[in-house]
Amino acid sequence: MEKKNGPKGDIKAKSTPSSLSANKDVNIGRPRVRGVDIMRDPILNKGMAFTLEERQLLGIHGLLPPALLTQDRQAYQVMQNFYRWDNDLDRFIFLMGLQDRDEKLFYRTVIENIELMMPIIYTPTVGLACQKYGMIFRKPRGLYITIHDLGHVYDIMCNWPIDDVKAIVVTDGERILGLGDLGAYGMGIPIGKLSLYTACAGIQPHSCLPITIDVGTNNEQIRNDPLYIGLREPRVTGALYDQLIDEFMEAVVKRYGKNCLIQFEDFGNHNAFRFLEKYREKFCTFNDDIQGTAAVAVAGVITSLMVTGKPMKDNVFVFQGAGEASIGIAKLLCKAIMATGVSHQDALDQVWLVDSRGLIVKDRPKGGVTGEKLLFAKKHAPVDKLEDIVTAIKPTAIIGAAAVPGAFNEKILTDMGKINDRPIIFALSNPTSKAECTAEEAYRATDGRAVFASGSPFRSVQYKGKTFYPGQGNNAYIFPGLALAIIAADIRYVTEDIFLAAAESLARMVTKGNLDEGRVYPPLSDIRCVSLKLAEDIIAFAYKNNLAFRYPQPSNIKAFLDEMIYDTDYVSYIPPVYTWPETAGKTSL
Ligand SMILES: NC(=O)C1=CN([C@@H]2O[C@H](COP(=O)(O)OP(=O)(O)OC[C@H]3O[C@@H](n4cnc5c(N)ncnc54)[C@H](OP(=O)(O)O)[C@@H]3O)[C@@H](O)[C@H]2O)C=CC1
Ligand SMILES: CC(=O)C(=O)O
Ligand SMILES: [Mg+2]
Repeated sequence: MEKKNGPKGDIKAKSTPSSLSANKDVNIGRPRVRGVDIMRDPILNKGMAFTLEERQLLGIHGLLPPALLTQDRQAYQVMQNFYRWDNDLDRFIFLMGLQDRDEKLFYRTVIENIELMMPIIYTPTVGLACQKYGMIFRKPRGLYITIHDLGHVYDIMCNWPIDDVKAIVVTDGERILGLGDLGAYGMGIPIGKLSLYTACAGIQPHSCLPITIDVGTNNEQIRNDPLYIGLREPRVTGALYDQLIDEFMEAVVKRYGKNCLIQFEDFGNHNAFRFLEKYREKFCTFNDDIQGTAAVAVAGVITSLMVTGKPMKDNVFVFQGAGEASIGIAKLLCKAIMATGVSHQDALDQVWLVDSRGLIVKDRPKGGVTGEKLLFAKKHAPVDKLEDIVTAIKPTAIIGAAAVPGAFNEKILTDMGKINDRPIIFALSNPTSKAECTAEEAYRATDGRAVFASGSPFRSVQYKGKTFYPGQGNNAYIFPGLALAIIAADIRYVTEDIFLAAAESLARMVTKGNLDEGRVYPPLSDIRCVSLKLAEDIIAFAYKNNLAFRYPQPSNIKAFLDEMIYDTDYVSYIPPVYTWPETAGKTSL
């Protein structure tokens, strides 16, 4: 279906120039871009769907084959091509090509096939794409700011042709998924995350800006890659690095205002926590790996307990990993435990962390405990191996986020099955190659009793005549809806309470039917409805707690959001016809 005049909130005049060239003034029904330029502009392009009238009016008649192919037909063609490829990296390249060619068609097909395509444009395939970014690089997307641009960051931001950016996802490429330092190759992550802003939450794509901060890379293999797209230098750290990030934050505010959301993504551990503390009260920002992950995992714990039937206060959680994801989850989990009436100390006592040097205990001889980990250090004898830790602590839940593949070995999984009727096993590390265990391993070792979720998707598992549908415990269930809420309701300070509210909202959306199928999250195919409902709930929470600054407060939040979400229908470029009254122009002076 095609819109005559475009929906409200769709391509808007003036404020929505092409992503490719500045100051192209686009009016619905009468784009100022004409001729071949309109076909080359992914925001305006309609492929073969330009009508004869449009082709003549826009000066592109003859530049296209004569047939008119509606968006439906073109979507069908996309799917034919998608299935033709025999590997996911080629599918990734194909979809990126489509995004660069015809944005509306790209989002329409992704939205309609989200369960099929999310593993391509997001984890796990995006991880492989980042590792091979130089080879698959076709066309630049997003903004690159390097350490050598110190003092000029604002000027670079001004080179971005769009004036009404509302959200930025930024990485410095140091910890890309569980794949480590990929330098500028990490750009695939902000691009993928922002594609989900639109696909999952309907955020206007033109208002999203992916940014890579390139301060070099310590990954020698990448530095020596002849196709590497970034600085071939070791990472700059210390005062200069901090100065660049400070300058970047200020430049965002100067260019796009203090309400522009800045989502930190896949920074190294040592910087992620520092920046979150430094900026969280001064800028509109959150760290997805720490806070987004926390919300999705806590939601998963809440729903898992509906299956295990164990009250929150009776659970014991062991984390494999004590980094951004684990500490983020552990802290929010304590908040969730405290919400059930438990004291802070008792909540902390329920949570045990394991890092690369073993169980986190006070006075650990094998390397002390510092920073964020200290809060969780227990008075307990040191234990090195996860197997022994599970035997000693007897957790009800093990949560993996250390990017150590296979860390949940058969013994650990079997022991979890012996300790618990329904053991909770979350293998959250990404991409799939880094998962602590597979879904099948978890179900088999526990005789189908595991309550399982993973960071990257696993296919359904058949076991003893039952089909299990493992849930995807990925922050993708949180950040798109959260970002929509922040943008729509003008939330400026993203508090921890907002993340707990997000977790509770997501948990409420899980049905008994989902749980019966082995899911602790709603099916991925529902992620768009889930993200919109999540945004609605967060906005309601934010107004109630004086955290939303958009006035007047919308009386119907759902309707308010519906008005602003991205519409993938092509718009008509034929200006609406209107007539003057009979008498017009006839009045004599
Ligand atoms: N599902 C999801 O939504 C998300 C998943 N993740 C995934 O989680 C993983 C970790 O990310 P993140 O927390 O940000 O990374 P960090 O680098 O911040 O933390 C990694 C942690 O793992 C620990 N570790 C490393 N080796 C071992 C080992 N052999 N045994 C026990 N612990 C070990 C490290 O220990 P030490 O402190 O001693 O160095 C560190 O505490 C990644 O794979 C990432 O993709 C991240 C965010 C979201
Ligand atoms: C999902 C995600 O943000 C990560 O693995 O880093
Ligand atoms: Mg991440």
